[in-house]
Amino acid sequence: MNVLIFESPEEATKAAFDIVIKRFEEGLKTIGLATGSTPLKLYEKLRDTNTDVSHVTTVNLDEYVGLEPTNPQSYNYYMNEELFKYMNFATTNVPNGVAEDLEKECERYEEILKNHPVDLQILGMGPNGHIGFNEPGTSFDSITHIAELTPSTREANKRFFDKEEEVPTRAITMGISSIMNAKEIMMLAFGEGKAEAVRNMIDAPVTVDCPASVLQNHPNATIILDKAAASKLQRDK
Ligand SMILES: O=P(O)(O)OC[C@H]1O[C@](O)(CO)[C@@H](O)[C@@H]1O
Repeated sequence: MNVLIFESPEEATKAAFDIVIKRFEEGLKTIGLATGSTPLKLYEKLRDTNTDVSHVTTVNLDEYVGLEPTNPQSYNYYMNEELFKYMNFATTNVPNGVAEDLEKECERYEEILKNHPVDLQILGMGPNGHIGFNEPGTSFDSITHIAELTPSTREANKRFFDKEEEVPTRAITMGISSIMNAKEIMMLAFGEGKAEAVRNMIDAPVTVDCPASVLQNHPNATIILDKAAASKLQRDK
């Protein structure tokens, strides 16, 4: 694991941006994308570049079950508004959370991943160490599946909804094994609220209790942190 620590989320985002642009220039074919608040500034910088990505396919990590792509809280909507409508990607893929047959949708998505191996996967993490919507306890062998969201994740994500009851209870998510198939992984975590999970990801044994700790087993993972997220790491003391 390559751990990079920056003074601020802005500096950390700049470092992440530089890596993504470099990979685009090197001819990356497929990029894995995350949602949530963490990569927002990265997407803002990317969409301002006019970079030609007509050779690039995107695959997103996850989508809430039950939210139409037109629902502003859906990750389909988020991706369209934050990135896709500004950039000329060849193809964009986000799971369909309103598919009639959700199991078939998971199989369809896993097939897309098979046909488009991810060159660079951007990841964020939940305060409980989840990646995608793979909550603590999820098998490291998991592929795309329907995940039940934990009360703590629904609590953490309720800030995006009007009422807590509106936060979906399930999501379609790439599994941990699907995520680990990426040739390169870039994890971003900012703020004190992530510090505990960051410590468990980097300085503790690999365990399903902290899904992000699996990144210790990845041959090419870079963790990009601001000082606050890194504040509980051994090396920072
Ligand atoms: O960046 P945030 O808003 O803290 O979200 C954390 C993570 O949780 C998720 O929303 C769940 O998939 C991820 O997409 C995201 O990386």
